[in-house]
Amino acid sequence: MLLRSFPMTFASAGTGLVHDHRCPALRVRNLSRVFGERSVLVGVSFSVEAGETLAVTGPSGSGKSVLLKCLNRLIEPSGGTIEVFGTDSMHCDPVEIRRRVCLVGQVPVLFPGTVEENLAYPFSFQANRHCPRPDFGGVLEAVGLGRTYLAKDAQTLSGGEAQRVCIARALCLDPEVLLLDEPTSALDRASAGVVEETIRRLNAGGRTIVVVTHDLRQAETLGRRVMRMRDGRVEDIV
Ligand SMILES: Nc1ncnc2c1ncn2[C@@H]1O[C@H](COP(=O)(O)OP(=O)(O)OP(=O)(O)O)[C@@H](O)[C@H]1O
Repeated sequence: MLLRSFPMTFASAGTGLVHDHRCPALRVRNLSRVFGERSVLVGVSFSVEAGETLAVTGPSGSGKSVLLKCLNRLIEPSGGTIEVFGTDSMHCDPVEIRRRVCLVGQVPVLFPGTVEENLAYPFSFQANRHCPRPDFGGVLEAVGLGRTYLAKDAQTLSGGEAQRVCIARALCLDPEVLLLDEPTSALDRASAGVVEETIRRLNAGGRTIVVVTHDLRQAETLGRRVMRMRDGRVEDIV
């Protein structure tokens, strides 16, 4: 199983991102995002401890996906701060933040080719060329798929298998935080159960996870804490 390691501190060469294990994995303070006249996130504050799974739930349009995208800077916040293991993410290269805080979307997107080629894809980017390539078979095992999947045609996988390969592809960059946006919403019940089990395994292995879900049962079973959002604000965290 792929385990996260927690060194005291390390700095990624030239990126400004320092990892201080004494700090929460994520510390979000007073985050806001405005689109035009519309405030979509308002004063959002919360922390996620290293190794924790935080589930985020709330009605459609309450800002869950925008929040995840702000966390890895696919969307730039309008205000507030986001710290990743003690470093202000605004002071870092967004590309590096996206590698450290990796987002997996709700619809599995795999490219034509084998599973192994899909896992290798992130390393084709200039920004990731310096990153060590993991044992891809080992990463597949971490998401409950065997090494035999490496040679499979990615287009022939079931929805649940495809979503687990997408999670594996994110894990290949060994992110400090894994963001999952409704990872089972496009899946049938059986496949959803397998993906849920994968998320539990990753969390048991020490991975820090933020998972957005509409499903309150799923939120309560996956998250040590559940954060409920409404109208762009944090309603409560229990
Ligand atoms: N790029 C954008 N430009 C303008 N408005 C946006 C943009 N992205 C999201 N929004 C708006 O922000 C609000 C929150 O969207 P978001 O996708 O975060 O909701 P959500 O809680 O994830 O909803 P759902 O559960 O339906 O996925 C919505 O009203 C949406 O229309």
